[in-house]
Amino acid sequence: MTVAIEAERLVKRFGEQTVLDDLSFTVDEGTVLGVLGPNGSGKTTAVKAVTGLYRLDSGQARIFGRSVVQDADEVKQFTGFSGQYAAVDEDLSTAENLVLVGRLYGHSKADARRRADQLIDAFDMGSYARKRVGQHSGGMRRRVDLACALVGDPRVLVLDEPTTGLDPTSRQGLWEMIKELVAGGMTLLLTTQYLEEADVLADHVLVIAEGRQVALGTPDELKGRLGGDRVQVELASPEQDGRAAVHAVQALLNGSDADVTAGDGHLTFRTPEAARKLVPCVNALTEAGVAIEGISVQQPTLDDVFFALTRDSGSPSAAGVAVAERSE
Ligand SMILES: Nc1ncnc2c1ncn2[C@@H]1O[C@H](COP(=O)(O)OP(=O)(O)OP(=O)(O)O)[C@@H](O)[C@H]1O
Repeated sequence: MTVAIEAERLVKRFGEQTVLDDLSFTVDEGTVLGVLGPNGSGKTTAVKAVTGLYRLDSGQARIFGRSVVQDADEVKQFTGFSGQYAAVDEDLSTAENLVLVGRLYGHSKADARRRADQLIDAFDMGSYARKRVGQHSGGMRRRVDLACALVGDPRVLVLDEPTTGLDPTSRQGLWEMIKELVAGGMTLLLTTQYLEEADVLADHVLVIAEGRQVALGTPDELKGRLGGDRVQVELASPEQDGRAAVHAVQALLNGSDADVTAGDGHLTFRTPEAARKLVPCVNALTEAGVAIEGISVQQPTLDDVFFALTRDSGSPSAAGVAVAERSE
């Protein structure tokens, strides 16, 4: 498989602060890498460095084998970038913004107009084509911004928090557009605060903290490392039964190291193949004289993974999850 984006040992400092600390990753052509991390962990800096928008202190980034610094002009021809804040001109209409970007790419007026019309159609923005972007909603502005990033018909798209601030419907709409682009062969690197977004869109997820890699894997691989599904038992009399319930479940799970906790009227624990253990669990609790109100099983989410990995950000090993090597 062809490597589309290659970030090799990126180091970026702002003054005394090291924001990217030997960060490396690759994105294969036609795949999606989602970058997750707490606020200030270096996500935006990483994607800007990879598109050549920031000069690095050391390390290098290449897109389709071309250096984003030495071959910047060439790289711009096949890379689209959409930043966190919609970079469209509010005083221009949707169509005018798109034509302007086309002209910046060196397209003739006629070609720029043709491309603008294509994108307006593809993004279903016909009724907004002649309206000033300043009058658009946040969601529509994001669409225009994404369309602007596609004017040059890029093979690689880099999106920094593409749906931040959008309502769930607009977010879904944008996800559908992004999925279509990826289905068409686009390579995508995106940062996001929404873990569901990474789950829906990304083939691989890179979790960073303090500019360093904490984990890398498919969403399922990362979830799989949490140690199974989360079982929550609602206790009928929590004050009375909490301790007995914890002991009963620990005995059932065959080990005092099982992370069984009781509180707020609930008993929770994580275990592989949880569904199979529900009946034995109810029996063990009943035998221990613990009355229960209900029981539920939740599969791990990327949110769970994120909290586990970044609980002690900057000290990945303390999070108890090994750094994954991506399997090709
Ligand atoms: N131009 C700059 N000058 C100085 N410091 C900067 C600059 N840009 C970013 N930083 C600092 O670098 C760190 C990482 O910032 P960055 O925007 O990359 O993080 P992020 O993970 O994208 O955060 P968020 O999730 O809040 O968008 C932060 O501490 C930030 O203050």
